[in-house]
Amino acid sequence: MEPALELTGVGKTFGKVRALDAVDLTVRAGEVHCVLGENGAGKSTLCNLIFGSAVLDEGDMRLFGETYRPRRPAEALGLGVAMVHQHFSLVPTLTVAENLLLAERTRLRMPDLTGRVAAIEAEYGLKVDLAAQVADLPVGERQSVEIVKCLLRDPRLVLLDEPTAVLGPAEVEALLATCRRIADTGRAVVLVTHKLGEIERAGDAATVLRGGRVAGSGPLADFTKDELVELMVGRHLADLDPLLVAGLDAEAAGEGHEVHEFADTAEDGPAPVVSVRGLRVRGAHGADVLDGVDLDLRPGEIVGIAGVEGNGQSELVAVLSGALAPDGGAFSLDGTDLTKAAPAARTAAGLGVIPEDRHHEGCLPGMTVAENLFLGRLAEFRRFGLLDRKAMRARATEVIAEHGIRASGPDAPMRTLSGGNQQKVVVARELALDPLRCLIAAQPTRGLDIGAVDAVLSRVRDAAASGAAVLVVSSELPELLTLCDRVMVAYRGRLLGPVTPGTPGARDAIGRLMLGAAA
Ligand SMILES: Nc1ncnc2c1ncn2[C@@H]1O[C@H](COP(=O)(O)OP(=O)(O)OP(=O)(O)O)[C@@H](O)[C@H]1O
Repeated sequence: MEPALELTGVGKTFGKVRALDAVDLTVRAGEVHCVLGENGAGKSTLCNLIFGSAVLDEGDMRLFGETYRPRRPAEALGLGVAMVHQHFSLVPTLTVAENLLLAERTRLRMPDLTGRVAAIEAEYGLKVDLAAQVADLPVGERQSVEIVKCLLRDPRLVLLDEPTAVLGPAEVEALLATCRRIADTGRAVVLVTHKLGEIERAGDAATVLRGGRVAGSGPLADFTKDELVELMVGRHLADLDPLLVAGLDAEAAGEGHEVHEFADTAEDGPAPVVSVRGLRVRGAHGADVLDGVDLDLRPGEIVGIAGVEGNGQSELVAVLSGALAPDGGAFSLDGTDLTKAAPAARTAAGLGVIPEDRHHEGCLPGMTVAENLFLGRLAEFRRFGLLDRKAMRARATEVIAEHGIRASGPDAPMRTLSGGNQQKVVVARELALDPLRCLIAAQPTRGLDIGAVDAVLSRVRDAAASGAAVLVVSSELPELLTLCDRVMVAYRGRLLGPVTPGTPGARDAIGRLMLGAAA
């Protein structure tokens, strides 16, 4: 197939950061070309240059043989390049139809829209409800709307920047199948992902970036999984958590996993650190999104919550972190009722929270990395009433190195960090809480490269080993099976289970509970 996109010697610098350096890339029509690389490797920057959201400093791009140098997305769209971003760009208060009609360069009217969307649904197996309000849609359906929006522009090249990060397993499968179908129509697809399993299932070719340079590129058949991991993060599969690696391609994750015994009843085991009783949250349409949740977390215990998105798990984290007031029930930590406590009081009580939405809740993008690392704990650096910025910077520099955070330094504004590196800052901050009595981690490894996932899993284990109670909410089943002592399943606002990882059929049992069946 002819080259759809050719990049030669492309470079991009932001201040002191060389984000891309001498990048050559060829993407052919009809192929799904995966772009891989560790956090901060330059993947999003590459997509942004191709989509015209950023302009390259040097090098050349050609699109279907023609010189290509978009200065803004509208130009890229006009030339047949469309992008599905890491974060949704839909207006939640509008309907799906309104969002699609608003989309730039589709120039559609309602009667035409219905026909075009029906044709796209038939061709790609995507389903969207034009009358639904976007705010009411689960993430998987929002993603479908984003892709329909992209296809309505009839693109020749489709860029997808980590589109699967927020999706559950079934939705990921559907998205990968859609990518395949798009490529099969002769279009070119660039897919950014961290997940090796996805690459194998959907990709034809891969380019690995490392520190802004191409570390390897070619047909996927030319690489083993181990070679890809080495090119991406400079480590071998054998050096990573074996259960995590098993979860990459086998159903075996969790088998052979050493589970700590925690007695089911409070009388037999250590007293719970966290006690949740009858938590209730009423949803917008009157139904309970949390329907009387009870949960105990004991010191040193790691409890997982699995479930299809939208079954109350996000609300549970929001209530425990103080972002949402419950309509009933109570939550206590070390015997202190925190149900109505402000977030600062929860932090002071030893509650660490890694929120699901790091952009809105986890960090302050306008502040520096150092300030974000010590958010809520700046008092530790006060000397005679003044903030000792030198001491704060020095400590931040140590944390940046310990956690492998890729930033130009402690004074770098948070918004200039890559998505995965912002997540590392949030994780580092919450794990450093002293005392850390309970850690609530929602999707803690979302957007992280495989090396960073491995590091976070071992840090969470260390926190539990030091006596913290840990609650992990994750859509990554292998991660839960690897990490947890027991896994509960959120279903229609209740917690079902528990399932003990390591026992035969644990994965199937969780799957059944996710559909609401009895364990
Ligand atoms: N606007 C900006 N200002 C300063 N530095 C930036 C800016 N945008 C990106 N960078 C830097 O460029 C480098 C590449 O970032 P990029 O977002 O492309 O990485 P990535 O491979 O997409 O990472 P991730 O997997 O974490 O999403 C990073 O070091 C990042 O901090």
